[in-house]
Amino acid sequence: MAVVEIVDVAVVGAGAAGLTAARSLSAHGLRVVVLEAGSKVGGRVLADKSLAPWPLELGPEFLHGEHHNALLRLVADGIEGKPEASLVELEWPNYYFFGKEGVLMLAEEADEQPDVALMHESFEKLGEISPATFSAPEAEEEPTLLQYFASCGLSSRVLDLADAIFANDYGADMSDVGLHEVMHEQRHWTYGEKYLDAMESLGRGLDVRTAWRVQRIDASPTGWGADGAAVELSAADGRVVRARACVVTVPLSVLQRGEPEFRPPLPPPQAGAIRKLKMGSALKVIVRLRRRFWPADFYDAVCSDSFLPEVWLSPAAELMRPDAAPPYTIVGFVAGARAERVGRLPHADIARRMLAQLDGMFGSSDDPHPASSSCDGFLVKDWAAHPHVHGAYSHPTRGAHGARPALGEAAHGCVFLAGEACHAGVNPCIHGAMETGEQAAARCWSSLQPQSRSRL
Ligand SMILES: Cc1cc2nc3c(=O)[nH]c(=O)nc-3n(C[C@H](O)[C@H](O)[C@H](O)COP(=O)(O)OP(=O)(O)OC[C@H]3O[C@@H](n4cnc5c(N)ncnc54)[C@H](O)[C@@H]3O)c2cc1C
Repeated sequence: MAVVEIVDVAVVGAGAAGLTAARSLSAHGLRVVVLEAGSKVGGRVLADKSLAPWPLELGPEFLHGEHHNALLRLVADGIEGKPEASLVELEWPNYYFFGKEGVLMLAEEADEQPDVALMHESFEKLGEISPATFSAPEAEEEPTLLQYFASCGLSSRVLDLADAIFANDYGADMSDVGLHEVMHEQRHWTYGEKYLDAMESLGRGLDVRTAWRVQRIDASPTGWGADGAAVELSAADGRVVRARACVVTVPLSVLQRGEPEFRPPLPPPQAGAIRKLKMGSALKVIVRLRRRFWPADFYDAVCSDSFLPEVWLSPAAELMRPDAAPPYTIVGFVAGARAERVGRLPHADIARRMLAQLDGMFGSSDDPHPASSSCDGFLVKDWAAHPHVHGAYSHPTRGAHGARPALGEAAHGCVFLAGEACHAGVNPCIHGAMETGEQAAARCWSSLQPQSRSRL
């Protein structure tokens, strides 16, 4: 016989969205439990502590967006044990590497070249163009970012650079990025870059159960017994939690795999949004180096026609200091379909090819293989292989405009979905995920008020 635990609200997933929702609901005095399939809080915020003397971020590293940023507020309030030095603001991109030409160039110099300038102007214009300029968002003919750039007359030389800068950051290829969601986002977000990890602070004091993978959620119109519970969450091993409502924050790719199973199934708007929206993959490779061989002002390069579209020093601020002692760590990042192809290679080959790329970028006739000759360790994090995430983040999707708010609607009056893919502003960021957690918590709280549910 299964042991049944009864709470006010069960939150599924202990990432940014789930922890935010749980904090907010706990602040109302509700009994909240967070059920997390993995072994720790943070979800996609994940650090490795084995390769270097400092933690290396395997997921997010940058804080995007300075306005109304819940994460920035959390950081400003102070995170225990987090050195202030890691909160630095850096212009991005810093360098470009034109792979075909074998040229490494400061971004501010390259940006003055007419074709690179046209690329930036065309992207910036996207925030000003009326969506009506293009075909209906629902239509299969919705233009992709690649088609838009080609229509702006971008040279083939900068098309791959645009792919490395914009699409790789979105977590997809340009041919897979829908224009309407990009335009929508351009009108809603501004960007800044800062480094952080605040999830442990967010989870402090909450009742989080790790290794608790929710397999099924039953929503009952009449409730179970006298305890007022309207949802029942079950694990494969027979554990059961009943709650008056639940907030589900598992990644889009997990929902797409049918996990958890919803009984009755989610209503058509949500089921449709889950089908429509896309989540791409991403892969990071981090190499540990015994010496410096890059210019003193280098911290990042966007690389066209190269194995990895972007490489950066991490943690940049610390490693850029003239007195920084070895080791040094450089991250390579690839997303979208390219990440899937890279992910099929043996990890040692991935590291070898990244080192060859760094040799091409920074080598000289005196020192042709600076990276290959000074590497003494590496790691690869392939997000497609993460057992509870199965991908990186959702990306602006062709024909999916409007699907995100639909995904965040309430289902059956007691199931509330949140998580980065629900954010109408599109950006798949930590603070976007936090905002969806806040919204879901507000809806959940209001549904629990006596006037909303007379039977409770
Ligand atoms: C490589 C990479 C780089 C990124 N870079 C940035 C960046 O620089 N800046 C930025 O702001 N964002 C970045 N992001 C995106 C950011 O990490 C996400 O938008 C955000 O962390 C998502 O939070 P979430 O709460 O929606 O989902 P998650 O963090 O994925 O949380 C969902 C949780 O649900 C759990 N779960 C899954 N299935 C179940 C189940 N059946 N039962 C119980 N629990 C379950 C998962 O284990 C997970 O902990 C990056 C992401 C990746 C992968």
